[in-house]
Amino acid sequence: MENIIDLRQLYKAYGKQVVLNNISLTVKKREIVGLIGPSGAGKSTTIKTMLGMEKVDSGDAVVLNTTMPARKILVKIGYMAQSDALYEALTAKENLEFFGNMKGVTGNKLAEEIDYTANVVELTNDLNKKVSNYSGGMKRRLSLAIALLGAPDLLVLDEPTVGIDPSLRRKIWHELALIRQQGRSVLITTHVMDEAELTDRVALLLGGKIIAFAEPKKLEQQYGVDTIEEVFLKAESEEQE
Ligand SMILES: Nc1ncnc2c1ncn2[C@@H]1O[C@H](COP(=O)(O)OP(=O)(O)OP(=O)(O)O)[C@@H](O)[C@H]1O
Repeated sequence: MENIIDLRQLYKAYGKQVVLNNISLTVKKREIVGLIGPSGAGKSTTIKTMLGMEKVDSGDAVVLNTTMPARKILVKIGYMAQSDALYEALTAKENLEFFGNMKGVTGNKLAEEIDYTANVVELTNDLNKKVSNYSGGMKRRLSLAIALLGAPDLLVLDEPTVGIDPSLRRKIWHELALIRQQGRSVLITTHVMDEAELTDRVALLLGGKIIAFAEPKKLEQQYGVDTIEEVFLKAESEEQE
């Protein structure tokens, strides 16, 4: 099957600290891949390298058949960063219009998409508020709505569900499943281990290394446990032996 993301042996160090230790990872068409690991494991750095925002010392990141960095590919990716890049002085709706236009979505199509994505993240009734009056969680939700605009073939979401209530988190995962059904792909990072169970394949990242990468159920079988959290703990202790 076609690789939408193909990371090959990414290696990066800051001084003596190796942050990416030969990371290889693929995301195929119609697939949700999770990247999980503790704080500082290298999740954001992997994503930023993949998007051409950070340089690696060696290795290649190929996204949508193009070696990164490549600016022209970025418009085809729905990226949600860990920190929100929003215009605080504008309303949520104005933010959505601005970023929608940047992705080439205009007119009625844009209005429709704003309705749809605002509904997914439950911001329909707050669209006309200024972002400076939004809570942290609302900003996360708005950032996610922006990433969804333009129905990109690839979504790259860095901790999209932080600060989001369980019921809305479910709704968001439901939306991701729909996106997969449409033949699109998602790479998502999370701290939340039970979200990992909802992915097609999950990569466990520890200290800049992928210590396991497979279907969640397969990993659980392989390690003889019932949850990804337990897989992680076992893989982590094996790694330290
Ligand atoms: N510009 C930088 N200079 C030096 N070290 C850095 C820099 N950026 C990241 N690091 C280090 O690289 C490591 C990986 O960071 P990264 O942000 O990728 O982790 P993460 O898995 O995304 O963590 P979190 O879940 O907390 O966001 C950390 O130890 C961090 O301190």
